Amino acid sequence: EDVTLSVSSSTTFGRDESCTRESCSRTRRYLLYDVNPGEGFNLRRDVYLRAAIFLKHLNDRDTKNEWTLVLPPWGPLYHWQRRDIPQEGLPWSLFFDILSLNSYVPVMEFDDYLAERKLPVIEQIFYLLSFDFDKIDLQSEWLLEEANCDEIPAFPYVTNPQEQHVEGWIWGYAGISPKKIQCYRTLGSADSIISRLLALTSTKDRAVMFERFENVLHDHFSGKEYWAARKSMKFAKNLVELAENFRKEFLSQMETDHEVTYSATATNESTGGPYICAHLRRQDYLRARPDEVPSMKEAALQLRHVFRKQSLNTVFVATDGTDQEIKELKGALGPGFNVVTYRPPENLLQKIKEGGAAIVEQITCSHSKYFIGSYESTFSFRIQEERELMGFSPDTTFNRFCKFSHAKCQQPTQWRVEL
Ligand SMILES: C[C@@H]1O[C@H](OP(=O)(O)OP(=O)(O)OC[C@H]2O[C@@H](n3cnc4c(=O)[nH]c(N)nc43)[C@H](O)[C@@H]2O)[C@@H](O)[C@H](O)[C@@H]1O
Repeated sequence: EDVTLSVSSSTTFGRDESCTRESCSRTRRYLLYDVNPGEGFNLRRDVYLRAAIFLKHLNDRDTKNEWTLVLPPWGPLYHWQRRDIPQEGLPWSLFFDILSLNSYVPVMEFDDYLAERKLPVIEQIFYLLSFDFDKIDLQSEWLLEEANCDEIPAFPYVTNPQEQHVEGWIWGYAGISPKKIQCYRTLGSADSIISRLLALTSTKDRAVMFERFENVLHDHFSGKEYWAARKSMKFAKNLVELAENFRKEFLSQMETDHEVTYSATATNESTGGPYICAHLRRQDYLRARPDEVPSMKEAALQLRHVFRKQSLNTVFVATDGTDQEIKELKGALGPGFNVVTYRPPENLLQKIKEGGAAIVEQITCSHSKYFIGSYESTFSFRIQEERELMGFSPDTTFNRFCKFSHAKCQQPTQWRVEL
């Protein structure tokens, strides 16, 4: 196996074929990560940004190594409930524009990583845990403490002492044997925690994986760096096209909607298509946020108010709710209002998967004249970010549904774009 970066890989984008004198002498290393299995797609997108921003700065200052971020295959995810659609070990290219991700930081798919390494190997895994907040000084900027993996309830890895490797689920791939695993309790940003753990490795540990990366915080949340990384997280072109055709066919775009471009600066001038988008998060949210999720009747009342204010009568509903819930919403809104949902034909759904269909809904919401989302849902947050990047006025973006029985109903924080 080549230890130095003498030949650049054909599977990694954004890298010159001939390396510079400096990068030739740097060891090619790989940073892998994963997230708590129960977490949803849009929370995972946020964790990606934490890893990408960290890795970019790591490459800027690490003179010995050149790091590539290996993208964790998607699925199975708790929220993708169609068992008849293969939704395990999916590549990022199904959902995102890989070239665009690579314009910010070097990334590669896990399959490409395996092809490049030739051996199915990960030299070191760090399993990250949070601290028990009652037992620590929360004023500390960062905290790191080694933990005994054997004492972690339901720990998903087993070390096989004879074979000297670790056994566990690696995105459903067979035959991958990590060599070593260590557990750490952490509190702090990616830079303060991951840099310190990487310092414990040697350049022979070419691939270092961080399990439960959601336990480290952002180095730069909502600053210039955050938005630069966020901007590179473009959706796959075919999904953008599907959403465009859907809007043309069912939501009659206005002329001004064509001005909406992803690269626009924050001008507050985008107007969007002539419809409201409502993100109504249901299912596990009804249990997880019982004081914040409105009934369909309550949602309808709030929508009627928005219709009046915006002089509109069409709502696109993005939801993980049931057909029965949509029916209830329509009934509660009464005649005179159009309720549009995105339900792709079966053969298309098999191709783009539930994740792709949800993205088409998100894109449709980012192009609406007015958006109203669900309390603290990362699905809604990602739409709000997209609208910020597209230059919508914040009043049309940072809105949420309320539950009337709950007295306190604060509107979302306005995380404004900084470019
Ligand atoms: C209760 C918590 O909620 C957190 O979810 P939250 O931030 O809303 O958002 P996500 O992390 O994206 O997870 C919710 C998932 O539910 C589906 N989903 C939600 N809303 C819609 C929608 O409008 N249309 C479609 N097609 N699908 C939707 C979709 O698979 C999405 O990724 C989770 O990350 C946590 O794991 C936990 O479940």
